[in-house]
Amino acid sequence: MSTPNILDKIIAEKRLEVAERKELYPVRLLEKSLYFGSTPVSMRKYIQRPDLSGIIAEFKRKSPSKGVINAHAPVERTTIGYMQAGASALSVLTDKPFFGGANEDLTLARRFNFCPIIRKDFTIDEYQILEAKSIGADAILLIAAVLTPLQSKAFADLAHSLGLEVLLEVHDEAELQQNLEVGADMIGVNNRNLKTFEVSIEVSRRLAPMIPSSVVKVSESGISSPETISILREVGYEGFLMGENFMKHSRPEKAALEFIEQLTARA
Ligand SMILES: O=C(O)c1ccccc1NCC(=O)[C@H](O)[C@H](O)COP(=O)(O)O
Repeated sequence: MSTPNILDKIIAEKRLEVAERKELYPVRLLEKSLYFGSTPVSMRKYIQRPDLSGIIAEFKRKSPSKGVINAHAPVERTTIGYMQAGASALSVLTDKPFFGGANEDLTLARRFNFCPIIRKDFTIDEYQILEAKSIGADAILLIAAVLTPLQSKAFADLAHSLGLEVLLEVHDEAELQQNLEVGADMIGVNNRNLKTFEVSIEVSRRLAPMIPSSVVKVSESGISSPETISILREVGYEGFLMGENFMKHSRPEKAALEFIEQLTARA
């Protein structure tokens, strides 16, 4: 038997968490949430807006690869600052054990921001999609490495029926090819190898030509310079998911502003 990798560990924990949450907050309660009936904002459209940067700025306190990144940045100031800096969308980690997040972080971000927000979590159950809607998300993440293509398709259909968009994350050619029929609004290529935590932008470059032009391309993880974004744009990426590069600063929103100003100056 092979040693469990970090995704196996996260998913094992997630199964317990989802079972617990279903007991605590059954679907009939989720459906009563203020946000359940609201119309989501299209992340896909915001990423393509020419007046914005394409950056999906992430709020994450810690991660399996880096440990604690920023335990003190407040959600409100950080996310408002990200949006004011010109981020196209926000990504909020809601997983607690591995990323230090919470559903309440997303709801707080929702209260103060009108731009699209993706709920960054490990979706393994339809319940979590209803939950994402109930906490104010506009989009969800589906990770090809932890779902079968059939599951991804069923989850994407459910998300769409609620008006949510789907970012489907892949790590290699096989995951991409197997999931082309899922109907994702955006495909995210994760530059981080989740077994070794090594990050290489080459993964995004390699997979770019295989992503259909009808799908918005997003490059995820390990992006830390405007030069890298220029390289990724040349091969067709429009969205750039960035977390640690901002969150490692005591004022992540200031780091985002500086970064986006440099990026704009290059264009
Ligand atoms: O970030 C990790 O260590 C990690 C480990 C295992 C599963 C997922 C992980 N990260 C989630 C993400 O997708 C990143 O937070 C996101 O792409 C931003 O990456 P970065 O800019 O490198 O913080």
